[in-house]
Amino acid sequence: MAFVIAVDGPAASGKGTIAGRLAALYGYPLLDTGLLYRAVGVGVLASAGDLDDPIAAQAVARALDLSDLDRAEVRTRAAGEAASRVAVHPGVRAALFDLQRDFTKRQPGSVVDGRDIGTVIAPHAPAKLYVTARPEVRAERRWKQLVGQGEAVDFEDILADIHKRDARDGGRKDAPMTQAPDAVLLDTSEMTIEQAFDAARRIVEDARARHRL
Ligand SMILES: Nc1ncnc2c1ncn2[C@@H]1O[C@H](COP(=O)(O)OP(=O)(O)OP(=O)(O)O)[C@@H](O)[C@H]1O
Ligand SMILES: Nc1ccn([C@@H]2O[C@H](COP(=O)(O)O)[C@@H](O)[C@H]2O)c(=O)n1
Repeated sequence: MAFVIAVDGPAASGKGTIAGRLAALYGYPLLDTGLLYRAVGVGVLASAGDLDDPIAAQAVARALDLSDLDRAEVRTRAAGEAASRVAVHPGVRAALFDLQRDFTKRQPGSVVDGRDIGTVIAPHAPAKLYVTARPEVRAERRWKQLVGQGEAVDFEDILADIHKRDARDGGRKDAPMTQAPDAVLLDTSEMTIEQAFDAARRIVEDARARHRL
């Protein structure tokens, strides 16, 4: 069995940072599935389409060019909002499913981060983390990140984005953001990046020992 490390959680909780470090530690390939939805959202906007139109969004998802994931545009605030809107469409999720599922078959293992990895994409993953932090802490982290990328953004607007995104991602019918019953909760609100990574590493080591891997 491939040793899939599934890392889920809300926006700006630090799951991508943790996932990247785990991938480097174990030498596993990493898939940031949020980038897939971001690229679809950016693609719909670029074609002057409607983010709430399931047919338009599904067409973009089916034709997704993976080189788009490297563009700086997909890491903007607008891309995050667009991603969350196209992610509610079941046709978009279906179009992105095989790529993600196939990734989890890589041997000897992989690290995949997103919202539905432990529940839908890799429900049998031997190691599952649900990384979270208080909304104010996440907003602060995201605000600093966007300012660092050169975006002129207001903290209160980012906090409002975080609340809106939590509600939309957690409330959608198809593959809502939720902690898998067998995922370990990691609240990083009071942790530095080092502390959060260390806690995550211990969770994964426990899972490796349990699965004798
Ligand atoms: N424990 C931490 N303490 C302080 N800053 C952190 C911590 N973890 C992550 N960060 C910073 O917060 C920002 C968001 O982190 P990251 O991209 O890992 O979150 P994410 O959950 O993957 O977000 P998204 O859902 O948007 O992909 C980054 O700038 C990162 O460096
Ligand atoms: N597995 C996933 C991953 C992401 N989404 C949606 O994409 C948005 C952007 O994701 P980030 O991780 O880059 O913030 C996110 O808000 C979700 O709406 C998803 O549905 N499933």
